[in-house]
Amino acid sequence: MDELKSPPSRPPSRPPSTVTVRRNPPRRARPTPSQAPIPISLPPTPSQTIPSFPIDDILSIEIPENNIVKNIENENLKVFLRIRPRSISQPQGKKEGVAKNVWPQSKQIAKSKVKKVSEVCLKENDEHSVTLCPPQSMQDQKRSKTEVYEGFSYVFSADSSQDDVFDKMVNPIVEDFMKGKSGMLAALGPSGSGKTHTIFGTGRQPGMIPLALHKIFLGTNGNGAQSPRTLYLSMFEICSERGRTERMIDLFNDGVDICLQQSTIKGLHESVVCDVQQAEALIAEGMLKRATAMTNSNNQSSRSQCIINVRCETCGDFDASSNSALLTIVDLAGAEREKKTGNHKSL
Ligand SMILES: Nc1ncnc2c1ncn2[C@@H]1O[C@H](COP(=O)(O)OP(=O)(O)OP(=O)(O)O)[C@@H](O)[C@H]1O
Repeated sequence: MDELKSPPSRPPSRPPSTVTVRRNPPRRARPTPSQAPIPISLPPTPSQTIPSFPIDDILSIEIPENNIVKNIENENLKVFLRIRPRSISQPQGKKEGVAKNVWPQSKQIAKSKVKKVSEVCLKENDEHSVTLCPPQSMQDQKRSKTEVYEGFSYVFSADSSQDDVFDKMVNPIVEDFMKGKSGMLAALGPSGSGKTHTIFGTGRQPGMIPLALHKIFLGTNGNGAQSPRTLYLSMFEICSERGRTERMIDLFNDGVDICLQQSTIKGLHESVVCDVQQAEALIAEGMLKRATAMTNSNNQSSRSQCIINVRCETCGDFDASSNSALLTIVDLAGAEREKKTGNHKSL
């Protein structure tokens, strides 16, 4: 350490022997990229030129794009964005579904509702970022500004199919689950943004749950080399109603109340499932109980999270730490849950 101490006679303008590039995080010192050795021992005489700070060298360091992509692949928590199509084709005889507006409404905006303009406000920049532009009617308002959101693990465009979303987002989780690694998928977003559509889907466009179940059962039965596995299914709902305490309801056990004790759900019923059809039938039944629970609560200002767990138990080929893995899928739905029962035609 003594060697690094500056002698008292050293002029204050002397360049440092290392350059610290501050990033947040990580923070670490990098050696200066300059090839020319920086004199350390001799103080500069008036005839010597003091080497300039190598700011251009530092700024010209290119971080290979592969590194960025690699980091995204290795992230434990991934955030995907799916853009909902603007116009949604409905079965014959039905009007196009109008999603509830979640933005705060001033009188001026409310007026603009009279003349409906179909405008795209969310634009995809690339696979990892989007630009959100305020609609024209809001553009002269002070607080409206165009913003870029970046850093998504992947952005699914409005024309992406359920299969595209499954392949990129859910398939890796299911594959890990089949190897014994637990995983979770949670759908978040404003009301009407397509969470339930993505998670459950329709008869023609099955969602992440039916697609995951197919993959899991194909993996379980299709490969004779695997050791025997038992799959368990459970399903519950967390209801939050304004002015009331949160309730947890077991959707496989006649909607009885369950509770959380030290991060374990007490009393949750698990059913052994042997094939996709059985699993889908159980979930469809659970969805009906969810709808009934909602109607009984008779409170339109409530929210509900539906949680589906698939647990896989094996006799040996998972890693040594555990012989059980859990796949959790969460759909955080809005108030009008009873209207949703028609959505789950695939189940
Ligand atoms: N990618 C999509 N392709 C086709 N239809 C879609 C898509 N996303 C959403 N929809 C349709 O948009 C409507 C609203 O979607 P959905 O019910 O899934 O929203 P949500 O986010 O679950 O809403 P809430 O929070 O109120 O439960 C539905 O009619 C659904 O079928």
